[in-house]
Amino acid sequence: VRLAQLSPLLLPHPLITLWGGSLLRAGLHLFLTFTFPGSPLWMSSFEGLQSMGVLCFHCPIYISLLWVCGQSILGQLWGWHSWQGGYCITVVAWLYWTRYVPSLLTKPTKEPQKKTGASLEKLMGYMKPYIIRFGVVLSLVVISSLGEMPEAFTYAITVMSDYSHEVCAVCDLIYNITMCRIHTSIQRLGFQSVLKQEIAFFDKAQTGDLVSRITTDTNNTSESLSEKLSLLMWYFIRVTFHFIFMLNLSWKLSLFTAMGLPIIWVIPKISGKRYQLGAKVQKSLAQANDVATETFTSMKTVHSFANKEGEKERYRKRLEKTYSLNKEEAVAYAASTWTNSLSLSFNCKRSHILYYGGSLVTEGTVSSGDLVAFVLYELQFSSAVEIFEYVDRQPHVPPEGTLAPQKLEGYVQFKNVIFTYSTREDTPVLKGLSLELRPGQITALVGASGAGKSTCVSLLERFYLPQEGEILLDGQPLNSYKNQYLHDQISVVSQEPVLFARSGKENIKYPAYDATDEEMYQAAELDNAHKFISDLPNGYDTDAGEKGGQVSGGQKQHIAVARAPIRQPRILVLDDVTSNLDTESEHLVHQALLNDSNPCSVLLIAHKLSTVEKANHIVVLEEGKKGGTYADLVNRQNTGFQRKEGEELNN
Ligand SMILES: Nc1ncnc2c1ncn2[C@@H]1O[C@H](COP(=O)(O)OP(=O)(O)OP(=O)(O)O)[C@@H](O)[C@H]1O
Repeated sequence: VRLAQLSPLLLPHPLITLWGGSLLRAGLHLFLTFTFPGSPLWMSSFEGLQSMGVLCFHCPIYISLLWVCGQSILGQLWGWHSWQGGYCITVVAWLYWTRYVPSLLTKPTKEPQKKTGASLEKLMGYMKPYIIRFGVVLSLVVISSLGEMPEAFTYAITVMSDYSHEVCAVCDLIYNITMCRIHTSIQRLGFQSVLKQEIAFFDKAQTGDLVSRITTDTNNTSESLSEKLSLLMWYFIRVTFHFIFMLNLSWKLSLFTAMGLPIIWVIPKISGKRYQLGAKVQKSLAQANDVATETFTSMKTVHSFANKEGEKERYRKRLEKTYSLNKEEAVAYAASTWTNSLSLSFNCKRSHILYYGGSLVTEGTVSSGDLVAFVLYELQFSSAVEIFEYVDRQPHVPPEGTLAPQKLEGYVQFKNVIFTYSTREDTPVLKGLSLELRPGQITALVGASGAGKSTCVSLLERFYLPQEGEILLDGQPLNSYKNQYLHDQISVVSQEPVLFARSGKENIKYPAYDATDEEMYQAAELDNAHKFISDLPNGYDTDAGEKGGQVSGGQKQHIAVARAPIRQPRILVLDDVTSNLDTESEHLVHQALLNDSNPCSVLLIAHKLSTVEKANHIVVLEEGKKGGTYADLVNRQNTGFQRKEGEELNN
């Protein structure tokens, strides 16, 4: 009745009335917002004004669109203002727009977007080798989607739809296995990228962080990639088909659906299928993580033995195991979905077909919502960005040298070396140090704690580069030697020996696994380790525990010492090796390492007089450069000690 009464007035200019009304309403709202003292503060904020805009103009825009398309708009004009329809939809739209639109409009996220795009590009690069598989999957999706179309009433497609579950299962299988493969390669890439960084990088980085980047983050990235990609494929194909079908049915309905996308966006939070990894997969993944953690926490040892390749290989093997378990999981998953869908389909097929026509619109719109959510909102591969930060990072190491002479004397010269750690730029450690290591002779390096003795060893191992001065090996700059060659020639037994969670045998041979057992026994016997290793429960096969935690400090030192001669180095560095050993063991170790049978250059860092007296030369390190004589140092230390004692007595 109301419509009939009012229509003669409004009909001639319905759009003007509509827009006029909306503008009036907006004006009134604005007026009240800014003048009425009781109006809530949020109403005058950006979000408040935006909400008001949506409330006032959503309806006129929709109706104008219909009008542009030459449709009758009278029904909508009035229908919209009824309580049952229009306002409810507008409220949902308002909720949606206030929640999502401000962030879409106002976020100046140029920089991260660029990064995300680049990372996505790289991720896509990893998928390239599998393009044929993806092509097959896509075709299968097309087939199975066709099977679900209403045209399936026609005979040919009904037959196809009968097989659509099998098609789905095959599709799932190929897809999941491919994604597992991609996951494995991303993880491997992450690991290799961290491994290639220079030692100074590890001084700053947190081990836990590194490990979680290459494990959890790669996991999240590939899971997210897998999920989004499957959503994209399924929904893109399905939505296209549904939309074509809907357009056929009614283009008006389609337009309304398209306009409803933002509203529907709020409703479904389709998280995609969550693939539950079985206990086995978890375990094997944890084992792979262990290799990564262990390698990263023992980076100096790995570098020192130039065994990056060995570690890469070990990690690759663990990942292969995870991959094959993942494959089994994928097969099981595909099989279970197939059987589930089969049993379901027996019960539901009839009702499903009948129901389909009725629920088409709803189903279509939900799918469209997912698609939009995918394309516009969910493409946030933030963890991928982090992984690719490592991949892209260029390690700060000079290009590798080329020298690898057949015969090396082992003559080392430090010439006016100045060095500061990059983490403590205001505290120089070496301030113009010069020293020599002569072939066949023992040079002792002594000095107070923190004087920079171990730093000299790190420089000799090329972990860091001096800022000034140079280090020569047989007259050639250290940098001109090949990395592997250099580390084969230098054996370092460090202050804190690091053992791997492997057997005693593997630890002694590390990384020269091709050394014979005979050579290993000889090396162990030389430093008196053979007896205690043989007495262990499984002899040389006994696990040393994480970081050698299952053997004593002294035993650990013995095993580490036995490692040194096995490679027959030209330069042997003993960094306070005997501090953990009793006098007898110390004697044996020195006998083992400092005998004449292997006339290499020896750098001996020690505190005890009994050790230092074996040296041919003694270099005293004081405040980062060569200090006075050893006798002065001993005298000073003794005086200091006596004075302290005296003071205590006086007290
Ligand atoms: N990775 C690092 N980053 C920053 N500073 C370091 C690093 N390693 C050592 N330093 C610092 O450099 C100085 C020299 O350390 P270094 O380990 O060479 O001493 P040292 O003479 O071997 O001592 P000690 O006899 O106790 O082993 C110390 O002040 C130490 O704190």
